[in-house]
Amino acid sequence: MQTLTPPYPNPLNYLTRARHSVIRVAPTRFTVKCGYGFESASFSQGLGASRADWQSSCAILASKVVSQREDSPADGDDHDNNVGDVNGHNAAVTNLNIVPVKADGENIKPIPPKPLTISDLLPAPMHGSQLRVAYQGVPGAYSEAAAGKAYPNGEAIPCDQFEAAFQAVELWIADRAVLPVENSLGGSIHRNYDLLLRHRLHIVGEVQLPVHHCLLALPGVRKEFLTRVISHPQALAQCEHSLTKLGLTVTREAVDDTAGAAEFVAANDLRDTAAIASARAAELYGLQILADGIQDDPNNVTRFVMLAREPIIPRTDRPFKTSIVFAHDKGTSVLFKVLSAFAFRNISLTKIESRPHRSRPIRVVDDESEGTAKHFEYLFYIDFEASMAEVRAQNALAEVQEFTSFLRLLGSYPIDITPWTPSSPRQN
Ligand SMILES: O=C(O)C(=O)C[C@]1(C(=O)O)C=C[C@@H](O)C=C1
Repeated sequence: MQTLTPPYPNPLNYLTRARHSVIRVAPTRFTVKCGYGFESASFSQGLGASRADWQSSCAILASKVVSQREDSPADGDDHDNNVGDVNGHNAAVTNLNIVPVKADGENIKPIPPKPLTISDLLPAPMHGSQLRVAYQGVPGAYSEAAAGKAYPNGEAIPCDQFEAAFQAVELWIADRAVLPVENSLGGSIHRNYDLLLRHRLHIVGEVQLPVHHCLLALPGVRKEFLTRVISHPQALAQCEHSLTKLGLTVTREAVDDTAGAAEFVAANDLRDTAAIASARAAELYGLQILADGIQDDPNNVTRFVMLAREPIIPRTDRPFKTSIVFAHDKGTSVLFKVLSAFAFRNISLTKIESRPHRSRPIRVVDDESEGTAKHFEYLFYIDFEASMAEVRAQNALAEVQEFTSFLRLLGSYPIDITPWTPSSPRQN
């Protein structure tokens, strides 16, 4: 497994990652190519001994990887021109008439493209029968549990950041990624919305995971000893009121993931610090549960999306959801018109999220009598309850396209309808 080693500003990153085989994100955003279809990674810092691992990973992957573009349509680029390589063929750039010429004018023998084989055309490889599923965090994280729910027979692959999980799939180190997008108490995980746009993966499913938080400390530590509680920012937000109700006068500190927080407390023998994490994390890192079920609401659910390199074929024999992102075009009442396209067809929206349009964040509107107004520009993410196999969904999107300067289908996938029971709070 490759290991990239950026310098970690937070010591927790370094400490926790040392113990696990965790995929790390490259320190700068990069395009990787080794051999055909692959550029060399741009490493600006902190590479050290892991460079050799990384290069050999590249070499192994070189014959398989579909090259990844760094920019997104939101960054002003048209990704539809980004045609990947298959067995050395690149539909966008291959010109069979060109005979390569050396600098001194002498012809070099052209390398004929290899014929496609059946295996080049198969969907994502199955390594044995196990799908490799990337998630953010370390063992014991809720994301690991979500990966297990989504792919019960999969092999969970920990990644230190969300971006590393995206890259792991793009570079064929993993076959799927399972990443959180929203929580019923904490709200949206904006980072993953932004990354969905910057990367070219497809949403192929969703899982909803009841999140049951515990307050964890070293054995023998009592609540009165605590001066600090550490956890993932979402977990801290989901337990805000409970922490106050427990009568704790503690500072809250955000770290990369809940299980990493538990591991940090254990690894550093911290007797004044508790972690908010799962009961499984307590077990894995040898901590005691000081309080159980400390989420502010028993119906605390996080929704995760399953990502793959290829989309799935939408169906109509079970409930489907479709996710899109768009930027509106010039004109008035554009958002209203877009939403009407769904309302007229009786299609329910389950989620709407807006994010800054980073390549065009401001629109300046000059009005002679009233002066110059600066309007913020947004990218809108919408989830709606219909499958792209349905004509009404296809028509709705055709209409939406008329009012938008950019529209991307992120995925059409089965809705998670598995039953679940809310957990009830209990304290030790
Ligand atoms: O830190 C973890 O355990 C995670 O899996 C991350 C995460 C999140 O990003 O929202 C997942 C579920 C919970 O909502 C809290 C944290």
